[in-house]
Amino acid sequence: MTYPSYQTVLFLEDGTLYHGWSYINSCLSIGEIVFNTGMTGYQEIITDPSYSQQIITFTYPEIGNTGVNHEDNESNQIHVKGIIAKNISYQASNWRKNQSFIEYILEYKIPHIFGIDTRALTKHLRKNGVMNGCISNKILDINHLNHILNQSPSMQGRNLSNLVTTDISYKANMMHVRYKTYAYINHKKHNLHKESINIVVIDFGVKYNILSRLADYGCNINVVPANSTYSDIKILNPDGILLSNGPGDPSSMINSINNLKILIEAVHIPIFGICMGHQILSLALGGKTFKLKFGHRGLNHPAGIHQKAEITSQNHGFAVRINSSISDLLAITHFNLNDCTVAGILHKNKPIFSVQYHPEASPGPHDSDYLFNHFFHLIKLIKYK
Ligand SMILES: NC(=O)CC[C@H](N)C(=O)O
Repeated sequence: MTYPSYQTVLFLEDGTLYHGWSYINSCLSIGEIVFNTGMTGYQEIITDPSYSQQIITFTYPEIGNTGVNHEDNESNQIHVKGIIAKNISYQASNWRKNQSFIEYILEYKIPHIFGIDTRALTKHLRKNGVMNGCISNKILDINHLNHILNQSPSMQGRNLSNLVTTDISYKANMMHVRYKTYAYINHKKHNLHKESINIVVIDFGVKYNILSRLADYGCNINVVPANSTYSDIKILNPDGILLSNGPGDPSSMINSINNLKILIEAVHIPIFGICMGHQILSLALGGKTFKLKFGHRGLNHPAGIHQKAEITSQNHGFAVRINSSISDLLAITHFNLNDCTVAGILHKNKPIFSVQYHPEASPGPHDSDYLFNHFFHLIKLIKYK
């Protein structure tokens, strides 16, 4: 099967221009150009709400070769603003595939450009920092694109969770929780308790696989909007609270941070933060966040402390800076071993902990899955004490 392709440009905010092709015509898409170094996981990446308003450069030279299936989406829609690839495979070869990646791109009209030297582009972003850019074959005039980019907002200061969080609270069910036909994850079903355990997930842009991992522990899961207050959460009678991943700048989420401050004071149950959840938690406890030069996005980031490391899946552009004034309250449990930024924290007096990376993996390694076990262990200790 062959598809017509159209000459397309990738134009960056700093004036850098790349030429490539696209299978869709009349396209103009603007976003923050970031890179992901994973060799796999493109389906999960493009449906992960944390990538909202970003255009993803895949450094692995060919994507699409395992097609797309019905089980690996991380939400019910495409969240990326575009895809940059060296090559997009025509052929999809995998027993789980339902369609080829090109068919999927055409069906959902996902902006993309291929034929790009993605490793050179990645070096450019590493050297100069991530920046806004656009994929276009609708407008090819560079001055015009420059004008459009000058007016596009930067990621810093943007509250994007408000765009992707749930409008109303809901109970996670089969639609959100994936029971995979392919048992490559050797996750056991954990029947921890006779009585059921209630988990409230504060949804800053939650990935389905976080809900799946919680569901494997046999708990009731209530997902609530990002700006839920203490009283919204209290009526759900939680035994534990999970703060989810999500897009945008954590420091812009003033309401969520203030609500969390009140919640932390009021409840004495375990709280577990993942990625954006980790950042919001740190801000609520008095920490600060800052924008990384080019972020951490990939499947093999080492994180650890005291000569113990785990290989982690990561996707974030901001990170936590623990200021000395709160070091009495928080302990650092993990560092990113590539650049020594904070990758995990633990509250010294309360059952509260969080990580900057993705213990739910998907895509990625399962080294960090023990954190879910730890969360439920704390819940059991407190609930049945
Ligand atoms: N995956 C996430 O939760 C990302 C958190 C935040 N948006 C960041 O880029 O740092």
